[in-house]
This record gives sequence, structure tokens and C-alpha cells, in this order.
Amino acid sequence: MTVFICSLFLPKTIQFSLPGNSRRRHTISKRQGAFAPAQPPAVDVTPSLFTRQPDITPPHTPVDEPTTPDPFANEDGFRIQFPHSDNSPADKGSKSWGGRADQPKSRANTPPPADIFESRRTLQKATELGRRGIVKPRALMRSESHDKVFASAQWRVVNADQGNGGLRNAAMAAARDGKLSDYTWVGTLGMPTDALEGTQQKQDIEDTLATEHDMLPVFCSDKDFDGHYSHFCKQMLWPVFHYQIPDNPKSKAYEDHSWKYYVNVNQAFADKIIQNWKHGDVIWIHDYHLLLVPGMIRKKLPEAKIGFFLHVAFPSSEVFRCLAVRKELLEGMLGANLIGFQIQEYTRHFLLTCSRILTVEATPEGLQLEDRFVDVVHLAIGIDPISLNKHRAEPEVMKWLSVMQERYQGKKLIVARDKLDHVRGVRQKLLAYELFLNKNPEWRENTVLIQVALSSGEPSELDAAVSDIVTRVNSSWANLAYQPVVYLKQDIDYAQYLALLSIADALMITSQREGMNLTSHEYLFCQDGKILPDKKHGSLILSEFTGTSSLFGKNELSVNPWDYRQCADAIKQALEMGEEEKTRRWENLYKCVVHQTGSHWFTELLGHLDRSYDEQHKRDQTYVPRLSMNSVSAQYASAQRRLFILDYEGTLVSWGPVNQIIPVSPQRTLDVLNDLLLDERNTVYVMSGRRPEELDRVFRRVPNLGLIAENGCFLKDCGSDEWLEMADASQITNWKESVKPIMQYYLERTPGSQIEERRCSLLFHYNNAEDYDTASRQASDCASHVNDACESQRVHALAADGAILVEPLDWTKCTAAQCVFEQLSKSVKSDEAHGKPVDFLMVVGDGREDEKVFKWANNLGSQEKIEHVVTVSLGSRSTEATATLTQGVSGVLNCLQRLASSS
Ligand SMILES: O=P(O)(O)OC[C@H]1O[C@H](O[C@H]2O[C@H](CO)[C@@H](O)[C@H](O)[C@H]2O)[C@H](O)[C@@H](O)[C@@H]1O
Repeated sequence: MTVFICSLFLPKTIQFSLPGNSRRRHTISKRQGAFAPAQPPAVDVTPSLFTRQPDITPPHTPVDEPTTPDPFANEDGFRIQFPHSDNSPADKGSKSWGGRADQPKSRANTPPPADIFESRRTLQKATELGRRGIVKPRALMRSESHDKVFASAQWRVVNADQGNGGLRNAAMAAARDGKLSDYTWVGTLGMPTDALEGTQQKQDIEDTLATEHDMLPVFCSDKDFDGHYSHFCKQMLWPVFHYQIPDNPKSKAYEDHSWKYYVNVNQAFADKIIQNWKHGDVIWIHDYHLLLVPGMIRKKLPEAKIGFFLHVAFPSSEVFRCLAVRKELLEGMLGANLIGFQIQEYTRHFLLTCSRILTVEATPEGLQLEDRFVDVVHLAIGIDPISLNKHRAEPEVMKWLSVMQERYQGKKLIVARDKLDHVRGVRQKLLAYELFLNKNPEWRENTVLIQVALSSGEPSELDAAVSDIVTRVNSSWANLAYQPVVYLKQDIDYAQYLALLSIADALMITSQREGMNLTSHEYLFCQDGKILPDKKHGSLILSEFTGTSSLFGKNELSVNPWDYRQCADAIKQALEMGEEEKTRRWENLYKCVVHQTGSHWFTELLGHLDRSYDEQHKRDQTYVPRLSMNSVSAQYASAQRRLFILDYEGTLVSWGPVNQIIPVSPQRTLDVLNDLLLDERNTVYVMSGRRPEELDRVFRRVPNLGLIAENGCFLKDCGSDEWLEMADASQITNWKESVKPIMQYYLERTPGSQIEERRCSLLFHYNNAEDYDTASRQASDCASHVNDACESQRVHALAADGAILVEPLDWTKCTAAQCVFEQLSKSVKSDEAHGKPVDFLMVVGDGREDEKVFKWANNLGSQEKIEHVVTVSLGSRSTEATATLTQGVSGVLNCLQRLASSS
């Protein structure tokens, strides 16, 4: 059994050795996947906390590689500072795609990024102001000769600097802990690959990754990848999932065309997995880049065990519904057996979003689809303390620690490492820090904020804004010996990262939204004082809008990043906090971090997927036997008091158009019911969504029949002329007043639609609409709108055939059936001499509403409250019923007729 771990980026990529590349001369051993550096390193220019930085920007156009051979390069990888280590910060931050000098350039020829004009304006402004720092990296040029160079270049497999470090660390930890044995990673190489198309090299790379690294590379065209990642993911999904709705024309420009690239890349993943899947394998798909993959696989492999985990936040339904392709995205996710989120808030948003947008039934455990159940859970990812502990004791970390101790002696250090995009709130943090210094002169010369900012790709207004603030703070309060902000607009290596976390007095995270934030976990771990006994239990200032914050129980200094005053006060509080309070807070936080590890997260979710799959499969595969006429006849014959609860449309008569009055009285049905009722031991109820008067008309020639109308809101007992209104009339009137104007709004915009008012429900019919597709979209919006607006009124909107049905939650066919049974039981008690308790209950139905009645009836049987319980479902849907009948309405009528005749 193989576990396929599918994420956009593989943990490995390919590094090419190019002729004439003076920066890195290598001999290659492809078997070992290793280059040998020909020259010893001349100067160490690895980005560092001490490289003199101009206040505004890096000194040169950023490139992803150091300009000399990396002194830390080792046989297994490059830019990994610990030999034989695959570790890196859990929240890594992905580099821009296709920008590396030792990888092919992209052939994507999509339009320039939407904000390029904005960037140009920003550049112009910056030039006017005399800045040169936000220079856009030169466009990457490729040519035929460029491709040829790569096609014949030597290459090796190296660790990727893109991707989700938290996921990778968790998988490695689970494997190390013996919880994950056979696994294969599926993902892209995170580099342009058009240049390799049709070459032997591409095949060799694929083979090497498969055989030596257990990795299946997914190849897609540069154009597809660029459209998928740089456009649809980064400009649509990333902002929306983090509550930033791209509502300006420049973003909309990408809406239509980039969607198809998103689909293409997702399809390439699905195809790769489908080709390699074998029975028993587990498919685990990760994150917002691959939302469609579960659905695409499910179509081809209905039996597959598929899990999906979303690492980023899932927004409120109000935000999610702004996405034009909201339905497609949700339906894609619902191809999984289990969907996982980091925290409960995201789970709640997702369930509500599905119930509103797809009008599917949500329960606390998951979603009931027409033919399957999908489990939905939350379980937050964690870090790997074991490897962190090992690596922070490396000499390289010690070296950086001593350098920093000397450099920042007597200063309080607030540290941070974030991606520089709006979502991560770096600007807010700097403004809060500025306010803190302005308000607290006593701290001005004693505090340093070290902000490491990872590039998010394109230069933007944000770069300029952040640089402005850094300049302002430094020019206000710096002197020859002191600089209040150290701003590094590039990543630091892992050793410096660990040193930074260990020496800090506070870590400050001000994300506007974030799925989790594992940097804060790594910080807390490094603050145990084992490496630096005199620096420990530092404070954590953490945005309340991170997933991590919801786990930490306010032991952190929780802040709202938009509230600068509160953030500034939190900095002061962090720096002035007494040892006792710091220790108490840290101990509680530390417990959380070391209990909830990445390895635990990984194995728990895989275990959960197994359980969900087995359970769902049992339900789907449970062979629901055909109704045995012999056995039901025997039970019927032995019973003294029989109760039948029979669904009407789809069960006793074929379905008619829901918005039409039932045209004819179905004679055969009436005859069968009358025959059953000839035996006075029989009590028969017919249940329906129809109105009381309709049922009266249909069944006027069946005296003594009990009726349940409007799905349980009305009940008419056997032999009675009176309808009992089960539902609370005033509650119904209230919600109808809210729902009617909403329906009216959609009616006016959907030619050919109709509203039908029943006593306790409202229907929006669109079956006869002029443009069915548009009408069905309108209907679904109408349902979401009703569900949103009337949430507190105990009412819900559901999709019915060609209609949206709005009905109360508190009165159902099941509550009516319960009432019927209770009444019968009471009448037995009051007439003990003659009354007999019900000893035979038969429920027959075909719809989802009937399932609740089956469940209730089966419970009565299993609790031995009724001796014989027979629940029968028509059709092939998964069911709670204990028997099925496949011959439809005529099968039901034949069965009832045989029972009636045997009396
Ligand atoms: O930038 P991308 O390549 O699109 O990837 C998105 C981010 O993925 C990872 O972060 C997410 O997962 C983390 C672990 O579950 C979680 O802590 C974080 O809140 C999520 O956003 C990755 O660590 C980031 O660098 C990527 O930007």
C-alpha cells in the first residue's frame, strides 16, 4: 500500500550545471546525484543578518543563488546548511517561479501580470524620490539556444527551496517515527520544463526521481503552470482565502483565462495519480493549489481512498461566494473521503459554505451528498521538535548566536520572518513598532526589530510602503551605534534562522489572516533556554487572525494587527513582562507545541482517513438485501397491531411535476390502501410534501387513512376529518415574511420561474424557466441567500427537483411519524383490555426525507420497542433502510397487495 502525498511542489528539484557558469563549476555524478565544487569558496556572501544593508532595499537585483559556491553545499543538496539534512523553516515561503539561473526559463507567454502598470507607476514614483531599490528584476529571456543548453546540460537532484516546509517536515518525522513506510511524493519540480520537452533528459529525470527518491514529477507546460500558480492561485485564491477580495478591474482581467490553467494543472496531477494508483493505495492531496484534484480522481477511480488537507485559511461563506468558480472548487474538494482543515473555524466555514452554495446537507461530522458522505475534520499541523532540537545545536547556529550576542549586546530583540505580501501584515507590524518607539522614549535606544522579509514575487506598492516606514523609523531614531530596524529583504539561511529564534526577546506575527503560523511554534521551542540559558521564555506577540492563535488559549499576547495602538502596547508588555509571567505563559505555550507535533498530525489524519473510508464504504457497500416477501409476510401474519408509514410520490405513485396539482387519483394505489385497511389490525399513514388539501382530494376515497402533509407540518389521524397543525404557525409566518421578498427578488430576475406557497413551506420553481442554466444558478443563489438571511429562524432552503424548497427544520416526516407512534402507544395504555401495542412497523420511501424515518424506525426495532420493523428504500441510493425494492412503485404496490391479501 502506497501513500501518495500530493502537493504542488516536490521537496526536490533539478539543478543544472551550465557550461561557462563561472559561479558554480561542478563535475557531475548522476548516479549519486552530486556535483563536486571545483573551486573552494572565495567569499561567503550567504545572505546574513550582518551583511550591510542599505535601509531600503537589497544592494543588487535579487537572485536566488549566492554569487559564489555555497560554503554549506553538500552532496545531497544545495543551500542546506546542515549536511544530510532536509530541514528548513516550517513556514518556508515560496520563491518566484522560473527565476533561477541554474534552471530553464519559462516559455509561458501570458500577458504581463495585472499589476505591472501599477508597478511601473510605483517605480516611477520611487525614481522621483531618488530610490533605486524596487527595481524590477530583468525579464528572463529565453531562446532556442537557451533551451539547447539545458537540454544537454548535466543535472542533479537537489532540495527544493519552494513548497510547504511544514508538510515536508511532518512527513519526514512520521517516516522517522515508523508511522509511514511506503510513500511517494507527487508534485511539480517548481521550475519551467518546456525546455526539456522531448529530451532524453526529461525521461532520465523522471526515472531518477521515481527510483531513487520515490517521487513522481508532474509535468505541465510553462504556460499552464504560470497561469495556474502566478495568476489563479496567487491573484485569486490566495487573497480570497485570506479575506482579500480582488475587486478591482486588473484582477478581474485574470478571472476567466487563468481558471483554465488551474484546471489543466489540476488535471495533470489527477492523471499522474490515476496512472500510478493501485487498489489499497492512499491519496492525500494538499492545499489550495489542488482543490479540483479529489473530484477529478473520484470520477475515474470511484473506489479510491482520498484525503484532502487545506493548509491555508478557509474564509467565511460570504467571502468564498465571491469566487466565480465557487461551485466547481467545492465540488472538486468533495471528491475526497475526508477533508481536513487546520482549525474548527475553517471547518465551520466550509460546512456552511457547502450547505449554502451547493445546498447539501451539513452535519457536524461532514456533508451528506446525494450518493456519499464526506467526513470533515480539523486538526492543526505542528512542527518536528526532534529534528529542530538536533539542528539548533549545530556549530553553525552557535557561531551565529555568538556573533549576534556580541552585536546586539544590551538590546532587546524583536524578531520576525514573513513573506512580504499584504496578507502577512508586515506593514502593520512596522507601523505598530514605530508607534511603540514614538510612545516609549525609554525604549528607543534599547530595542531592535529584526524583520526578515521574503520576496513574494513581483515588486509592489507594498515594498515601497514598507521601505518608507523602515527609512522613517531609522532616520528618526538611529545613531552611529544604533539602528532600530534591521530590515532584510531576502531570506536567511537555516542556521541564522534558528539563531535568530533562540536569541530573540519577542517574536512578532501580525498576519491579517493565516492558516496556522509555524514560525511561532519553532520560536517557542527555541526559547527553552537549553542553548542560551540567559535568554529564555521570550514573549510571543501573535495576530488573533492566525490558526495558531486559536490553539494557544491567550497565553500569547494576542493582537489585532489593524489596531496599531494595541500592537504597540503589546510590544511594551512583551519587553517589560516579569520573569514569572513570561515563564508561566511560555510553559503553557510550549506544552501545546510539543504535544501537537507534525508527526502526530500526519499519522492522526491518515488514521482518520482510514476510518472514514471504512465507515463510508461499509455504508455504501453494505449490501442492503432485497425485501424478502416470504419473511415480511410471515412477520405480518404473526403481528396483532401493524403500522404502515408510506411515502407518497416516488413510492405509491410515480413522481409528477412538483408545481402541478396532482392530475388524477391513482386508482391502483387507492385500491391497495383500501385493501390493507380492510384488516382492522392495520393502521396506515401516507406521508408527503404536498399540502393537506391536495392529499385530502387524492385520498378522499380511502376512509380511515392517516395523512402526513407538508413533510410533517400537518397530521390527520386515521378516521379523523381534522388536520392537526404540528408546526408553530407564528414561527412559520415570521420566516415566510423574511423569505418571500428574497424569492420575489429572484423571481423577477428569472423569467419563467414561479413561487408556490404552501402552508408551512415556500417553493421557488425553475423547471419551466426560459434559460434553465441561468435559472438554476439563480435558484442556488436564492437558496444561499435564504440560508444566510434566515439562519436564526430554524428554516432551511434545499434543492429539490427543479425547485428550491424552503421549510422549517423542527417539523419533519420523522417528527410526525414519532407523534403517530406515541399516540398509538398511548391509546394502548388507555384501553389495556382491548388495545394491543404495535408489533409490526413497515416504512417505505424513496427520498432523503424518508431516511430519517427509516433511522427512527430501525432504532425502535433495535431497542426492542417493536418486534418487527421493516424499512424499505426504493432505488439504488445509499440508505439507512434494511431492505430495498428495485421494481419501483409497482413493486411497492405488489408487495402491499400481497400482504393485504394474506390477511
Ligand atoms: O506560497 P505558496 O507556494 O502558494 O504556498 C502557500 C504557503 O504554504 C505554506 O503555508 C501554509 O501551510 C503552513 C503549514 O500548514 C501554515 O502554517 C501556513 O499558515 C499556511 O499558509 C508555506 O509554509 C508558506 O510559505 C506558503 O506561502
